[in-house]
Amino acid sequence: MSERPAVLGAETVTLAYGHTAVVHDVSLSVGEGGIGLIGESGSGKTTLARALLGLLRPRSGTITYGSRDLASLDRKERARFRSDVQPVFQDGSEALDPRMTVEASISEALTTHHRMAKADRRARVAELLADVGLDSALTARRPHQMSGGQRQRVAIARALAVEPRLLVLDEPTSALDVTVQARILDLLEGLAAEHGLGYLLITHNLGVVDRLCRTSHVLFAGRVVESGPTTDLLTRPAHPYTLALRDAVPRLGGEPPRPGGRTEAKPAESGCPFRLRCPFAVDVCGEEAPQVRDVQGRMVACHRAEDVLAEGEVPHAPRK
Ligand SMILES: Nc1ncnc2c1ncn2[C@@H]1O[C@H](COP(=O)(O)OP(=O)(O)OP(=O)(O)O)[C@@H](O)[C@H]1O
Repeated sequence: MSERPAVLGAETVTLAYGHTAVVHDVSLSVGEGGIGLIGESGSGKTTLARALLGLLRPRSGTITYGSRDLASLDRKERARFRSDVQPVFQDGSEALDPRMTVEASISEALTTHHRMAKADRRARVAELLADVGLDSALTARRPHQMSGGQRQRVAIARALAVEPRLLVLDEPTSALDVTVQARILDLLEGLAAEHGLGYLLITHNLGVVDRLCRTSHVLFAGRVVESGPTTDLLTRPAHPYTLALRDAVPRLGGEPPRPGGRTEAKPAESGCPFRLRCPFAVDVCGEEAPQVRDVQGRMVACHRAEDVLAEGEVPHAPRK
């Protein structure tokens, strides 16, 4: 496996549970800095994250790490991949064994990946806790004896213990209250810069990626409908779903939005999947699935991308 750059990629990946495909033909790559993946609940974000972590095999397409297909790594390379690419999930408790103290939990990561001597481990645990802004007095606590924010900090310290190169952050703050969310995001931003980490930040909140990711992908019903510089997606969306997401940006801590017209409507099975919720939908949207194309610096799958761009701040009530 090559040393640099550490690039994790999905190439035209389709993912399924049984016979049901839930992610379709997705391509993206995560290297230096932050990449955002945005979409509402059920759009396939976690499924894609699991595939990128090597926990779910694509039905078709390839997950790559460096120049290698993840599926072709031998045992040693796989072990290396597992320490290079670390997940941080929504609720820190998922990463932490409820029976283990903070010290034991972080030490375990250190032993598994670095075979560190006991005395060195103690010192390293204290360093890692300081890195994530936690007092070393917490080392004897178990997960249920801490707040959600503290648990998430411990989970981040545990992920950092193995000196990863990339993080997959799946809604890392959505289980936390507002002020704690902001602090954890600041922490992640600082740590990523300090350690030169690349990361994929998965969220339903466009406001969150705006702070941490230069480039973002918008997922709807398992398909990337728009990709480009995050600032462009926010200031001039080219897909009606991005526009609706932008206008529904929840405050930190808010409920995940289901923006875009009749939000109860399921993705359409023919033509454009978003058309039943789309205020821009016209006949062609029911007849042909839009292909991804380059429109003014972003990739977008919408027959009416130029109109969406031109109209800018269009209200998203259906026009018909
Ligand atoms: N283990 C599973 N077996 C079958 N279907 C699943 C499984 N996990 C998820 N799904 C389905 O796959 C689709 C995508 O789910 P996924 O959890 O990836 O979405 P998500 O965007 O991460 O949503 P959320 O933000 O609510 O976590 C959903 O329709 C979901 O019901």
